[in-house]
Amino acid sequence: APAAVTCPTGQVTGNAACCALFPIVDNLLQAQLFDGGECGEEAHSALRLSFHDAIGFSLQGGLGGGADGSILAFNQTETAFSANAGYNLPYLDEQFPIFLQSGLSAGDFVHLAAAVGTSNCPGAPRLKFFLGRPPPVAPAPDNTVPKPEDTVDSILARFADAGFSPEEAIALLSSHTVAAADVIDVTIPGTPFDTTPFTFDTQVFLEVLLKGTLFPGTGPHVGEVLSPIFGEMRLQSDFALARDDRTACFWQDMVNNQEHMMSAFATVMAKLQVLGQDTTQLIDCSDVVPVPQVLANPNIEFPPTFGTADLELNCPSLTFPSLATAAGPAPTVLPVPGS
Ligand code: HEM
Ligand SMILES: [Ca+2]
Repeated sequence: APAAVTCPTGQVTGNAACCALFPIVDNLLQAQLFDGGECGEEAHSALRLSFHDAIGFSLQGGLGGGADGSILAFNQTETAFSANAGYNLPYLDEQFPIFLQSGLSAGDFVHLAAAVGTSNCPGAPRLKFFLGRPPPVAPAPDNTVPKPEDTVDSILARFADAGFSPEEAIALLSSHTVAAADVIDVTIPGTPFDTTPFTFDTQVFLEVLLKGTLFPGTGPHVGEVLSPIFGEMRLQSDFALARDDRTACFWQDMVNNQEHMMSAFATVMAKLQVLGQDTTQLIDCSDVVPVPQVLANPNIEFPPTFGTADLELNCPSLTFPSLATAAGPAPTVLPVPGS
């Protein structure tokens, strides 16, 4: 490995080629795009965008270039796809001028922004970043991104076609711990998927296993199923994957297992973020990614009023962890403020 170098900005990195990234991380991403380093709407969107960009790839060929930034460079085309609803306007409009200022290729920008945005969420693993993706050649075709109304068969088939096992698909869905929906029910934008949308904890894996009883807005809408908690959105896809014979144990194994979730998510994101790229041509600049805050207490609890009786489990081979119930009245989750 090359010796560590001290950059003109004072930061230390393993490769001088990475020095140019520190001002981009500090001044463009953290200060501007992420409002001073928040795990807010823009950080969530940056993470989601890395998925929608990379998944436009097939092991069989014939689809897009994977983690190449095509979703940003050709945003007029790709954001017209229905699965990409929810960012076309606010987030890409915000990211695009910052991307142009950065001087990075679209792929490097999308995947650096995802790694840095995720680092703002306490409890997240520190994601890797590799520099040097060439500019994208063409937009990805439509229908590469799974939709919440898709069947488990179709979702797992799409992940497999892109090179991901069912276990890796569930690891990727850890991302829904820092997530909210704007377009599933447009009457309630920013409706989170768990009670802690600013914390990268395992709460989402627990809450999706609770019996659903209500719709947070005017539901049911396409891709939406009953939620257990006021102000919380449940995707049909998360619901089904948490209960399907092929994935229920991978899902349940994440509950109250912060270390396992962090390492599984970091590993699968490292794969996702270079999908379709020639990694021999990329430089490891992971040391430019900020170190996320560690959770002081990674143990989760049932939300107030919930307990074991509310669980819908389908993994007989795993013992469900023993969890306390948080004190207080039945919760209402507040929306994530928009950009
Ligand atoms: C089965 C696969 C998946 C489906 C069906 C799915 C579906 C969705 C939907 C419908 C939304 C809300 C959109 C809206 O109404 O605004 C969403 C949000 C989100 N998704 Fe996924 N998703 C999947 C996998 C992933 C993966 C693999 C990642 C990242 C690794 C990811 C990251 C996110 C994030 C961070 C958000 C929140 C965005 C925000 O709050 O602005 N998702 N997802
Ligand atoms: Ca959370």
